Amino acid sequence: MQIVADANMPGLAPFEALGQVTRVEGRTLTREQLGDAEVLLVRSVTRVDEHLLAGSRVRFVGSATIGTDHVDQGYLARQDIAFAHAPGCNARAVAEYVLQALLVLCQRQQRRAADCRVAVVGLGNVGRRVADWLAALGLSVQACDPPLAAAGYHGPFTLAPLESLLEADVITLHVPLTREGPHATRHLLDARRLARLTPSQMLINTCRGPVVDNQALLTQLSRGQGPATILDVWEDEPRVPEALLKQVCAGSPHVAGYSLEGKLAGTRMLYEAFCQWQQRPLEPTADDQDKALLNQDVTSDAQLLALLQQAYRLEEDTRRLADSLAEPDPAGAFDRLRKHYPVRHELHHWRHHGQVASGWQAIVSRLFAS
Ligand SMILES: NC(=O)c1ccc[n+]([C@@H]2O[C@H](COP(=O)([O-])OP(=O)(O)OC[C@H]3O[C@@H](n4cnc5c(N)ncnc54)[C@H](O)[C@@H]3O)[C@@H](O)[C@H]2O)c1
Ligand SMILES: O=C(O)[C@H](O)[C@H](O)COP(=O)(O)O
Repeated sequence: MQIVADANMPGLAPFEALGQVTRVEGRTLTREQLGDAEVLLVRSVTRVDEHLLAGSRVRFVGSATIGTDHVDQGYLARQDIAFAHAPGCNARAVAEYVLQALLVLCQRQQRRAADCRVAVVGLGNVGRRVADWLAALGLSVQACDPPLAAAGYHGPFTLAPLESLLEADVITLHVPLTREGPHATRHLLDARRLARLTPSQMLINTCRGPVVDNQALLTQLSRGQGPATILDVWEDEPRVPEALLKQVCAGSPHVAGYSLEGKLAGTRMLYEAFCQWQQRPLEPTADDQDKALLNQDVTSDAQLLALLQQAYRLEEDTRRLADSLAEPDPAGAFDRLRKHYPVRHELHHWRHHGQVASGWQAIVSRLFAS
């Protein structure tokens, strides 16, 4: 069996046992490169549609990502091509990123995180975890998720319309990118809604760039009127506007979910879906190894931030992204940053050691839970 896979995808060994795996650059993948492949494994940078697949022999497409906006699922269904993705695979990595982003913003504004009201927009795999963690840290959490509300939500968070949440101290976005339908999310934060936000508020976007009107955000921030902002995703990736990067408190090259655990889980979920589709038995995963200790007392927000930064430093991604904009081909540099991303572990890779004060026990136990 011929399998074509994105080069930026670890954990392909089980697929290598099934057939010949050819690694390709996902963003520039062409129909010709597919050759006679029957299985295509992608990440979010590959547009999977009729243009790529027409006339190919591909029967199974897997995307090792949470988001699916790069895949024309209607076309796949019409062609009877099986599709799988990886819901929730890197939700924990994104939640760790959001927690760090929030603590960085609070530090700048000299506020206690627990005094903030947060609006979680999109209460799916990522948003639920973010909401749960921030509530554990003592923040007052409200959420906005009209599709969930329509389906009948009975969870622990109060759901409210977005308009009524725009006064929250922190707004964190966790919706899929959708361009049509009653709950379309493209420019969910448009110029009108952004104009209601003030510098005392904080905005974190880790979902998809076009969910925020980047030009309107830049206009707001350039006038000194916008919220303190951290962006992991950009409207026109792999291009990042230098002017916008200069205005935000931190910015990264779409790597909020880039933990090793998250990436491996994504590939594993595709392998499991493929085996189910082929009605094959699964190869078991490797056993867990002993966990090393991570030493850090947590008796303040600053120490919680220090704990998170032992695993990952957002400021380093911001610096690397800023440096990449000075390169002759910044868009290529954006992709290279992602392809050669340093190994980053989620906190539960370690065991925690240190004193934890009562206000931080609930969040620390969640961060290290298996
Ligand atoms: N930056 C990264 O590395 C990274 C990593 C993982 C996921 N993501 C992005 O984050 C998105 C969310 O991830 P998830 O795992 O929580 O997805 P999910 O599908 O589990 O949940 C998305 C939630 O958003 C809700 N929603 C849809 N339209 C909405 C609207 N107009 N307003 C409010 N809520 C709405 C849905 O009902 C759903 O509950 C993904 O679609 C992906 O694009 C980015
Ligand atoms: O939707 C997701 O899971 C993430 O946005 C995605 O994983 C980002 O990484 P990429 O697929 O572009 O490598």
